[in-house]
Amino acid sequence: MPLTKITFFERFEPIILSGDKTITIRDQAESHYVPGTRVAVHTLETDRWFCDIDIISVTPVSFDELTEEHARQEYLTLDALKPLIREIYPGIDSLYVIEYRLA
Ligand SMILES: CC(=O)Nc1ccn([C@@H]2O[C@H](CO)[C@@H](O)[C@H]2O)c(=O)n1
Repeated sequence: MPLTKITFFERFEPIILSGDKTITIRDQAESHYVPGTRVAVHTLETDRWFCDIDIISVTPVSFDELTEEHARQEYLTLDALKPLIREIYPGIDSLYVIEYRLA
């Protein structure tokens, strides 16, 4: 069976491959990833595969509940993470923390 796929902005490839970025925060449309399964990671821009990840957990979080701990796991500061989420998901409060490890 082919692997499920997830895409990331290409600029995050180095910190995903180094293991520094261990979560991604997505909206409901991308909350379907299943803990314990393997997912192929591609760039959003060119759909280039660059690694596989194993999904650890998928946890609902509201925008207002985002903490420095989430930011640390994103390898960002909270002051950088919040505007980034607002830019990617304008007006969306209902989010999901997808925790993963490199396969
Ligand atoms: C379709 C698609 O690829 N979308 C996204 C969505 C999010 N992200 C990253 O997840 C974290 C929280 O949102 C931040 O690090 C984002 O930059 C990403 O890389 N790509």
